[in-house]
Amino acid sequence: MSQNLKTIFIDGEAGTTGLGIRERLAAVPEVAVKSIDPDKRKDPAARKDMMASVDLVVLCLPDEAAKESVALADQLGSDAPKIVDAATAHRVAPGWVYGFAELEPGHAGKIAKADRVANPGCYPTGAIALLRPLVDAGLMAQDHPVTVNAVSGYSGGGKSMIEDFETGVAPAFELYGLGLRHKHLPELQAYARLTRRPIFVPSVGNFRQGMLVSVPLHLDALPGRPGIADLHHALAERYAGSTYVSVVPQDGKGGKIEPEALNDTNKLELTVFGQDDLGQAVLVARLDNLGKGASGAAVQNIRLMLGLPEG
Ligand SMILES: NC(=O)C1=CN([C@@H]2O[C@H](COP(=O)(O)OP(=O)(O)OC[C@H]3O[C@@H](n4cnc5c(N)ncnc54)[C@H](OP(=O)(O)O)[C@@H]3O)[C@@H](O)[C@H]2O)C=CC1
Ligand SMILES: CC(=O)N[C@@H](CCC(=O)OP(=O)(O)O)C(=O)O
Repeated sequence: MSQNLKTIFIDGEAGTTGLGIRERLAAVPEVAVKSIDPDKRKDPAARKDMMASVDLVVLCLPDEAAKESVALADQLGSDAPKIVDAATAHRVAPGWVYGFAELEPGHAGKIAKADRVANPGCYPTGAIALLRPLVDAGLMAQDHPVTVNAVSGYSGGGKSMIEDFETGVAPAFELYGLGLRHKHLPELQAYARLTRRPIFVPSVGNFRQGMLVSVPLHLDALPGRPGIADLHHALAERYAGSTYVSVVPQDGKGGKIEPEALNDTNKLELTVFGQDDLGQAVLVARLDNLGKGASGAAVQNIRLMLGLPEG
C-alpha cells in the first residue's frame, strides 16, 4: 500500500449503502479501503482497532450501531479518524456538519474542514435542495405550511426491504410515514430553515432505485406572489456552477417525470412545474436514493474531507 494513500474503513461495508460506497471508492485512486474480517464486523474491539488505523471511517450502520461506533472513536481521543455517518443518528446533532455540500454558499468548505460529517437522508436531500433557496431568497416564509410528497425505490429500505420486494412479499406500491413522524423530518425542517413542521408523505414502489421528491405550492400563498420564472430563477441562481445539482426547464417534460433517470449517478435534478395563470406550481427533485441520496453524497463528502479533487 503506497504511503500516500488515504485509508478508509467502512463500518457496515456489507450493507446496501456500504457496498455502494465501496464500489465508488474503488474508482478513487487516492484512497485504500481497509476491510474488517467479516466474523468480527460486529466486534467493538476489532472495529475500534480498525478505526485507530485509518484516516476516515464511514458508518453505514443502523442508528444505534452508528452511535456505538462514535463512542468507540471518542475513546481514541486525538487518534480518532474523521467520520462520515450515513445513518440518521447525528444529522441535527451539535458538533456535526450536515453533509449536503450545496446547502448554501461556503458549505462545502465547512465539510472540508470538519472532522465529523452527517450524510443527509435521501428524501431531505431532494426537499432541502428545493426549499432552502426559496426561504433564503424570501420567496417562502419560514412558517409556510409545507407539504413534501415523495416516492423511493425499494433499496431505500436496506437489505430487509430489498428482500421483501424481490421475493414478492411487499405490495407493488405503498404510502408510509403516515404517523407523520418520519425520521427525516428534523433534518428537513432544520436545514430548509422552516419554523413550521412540514407534512411529509413518503412512498415506496416496486423498482429498485431512484427517487422523486415533490412540493406542491399555491403561488398566492407565497410572499409577493412569485411567478414560475421567479421560483426557477431562485433555484438556478443557488446552483449555478454546481457539478452535481442542476435546475432544468419544465418544457419538454410533458407534465410528467419518472424516478430512475439519474440512477448510478451523484446527480440531483430540480424542475419547477407550474402554470402562472392557475397560480400553482409543483417543485420536483429527482435523484438516485443510493447515489446523491446516500453513497454518492458520502463519497463527495469523503473527497472534500480528505482534500481530494471532485469526482
Ligand atoms: N439504503 C439507503 O438508501 C440509505 C440508507 N442510509 C442509512 O445507512 C445506514 C445503513 O443502511 P443500509 O445500508 O440501507 O442498511 P442495510 O440493512 O443494507 O445494511 C446495514 C449493515 O450494517 C450491518 N450492521 C448491523 N448492525 C451492526 C453492528 N452492530 N455492527 C456492525 N455492523 C452492523 C449489517 O450487517 P448484518 O446484515 O450482518 O446485520 C449490514 O451489513 C442506515 O442508518 C440507513 O438509514 C442512508 C442513506 C440512504
Ligand atoms: C424506502 C425507505 O424505506 N426509505 C427509508 C429512507 C432511506 C434513507 O435514505 O434514509 P436514511 O438516509 O435516513 O437512512 C425510510 O423511509 O426510512
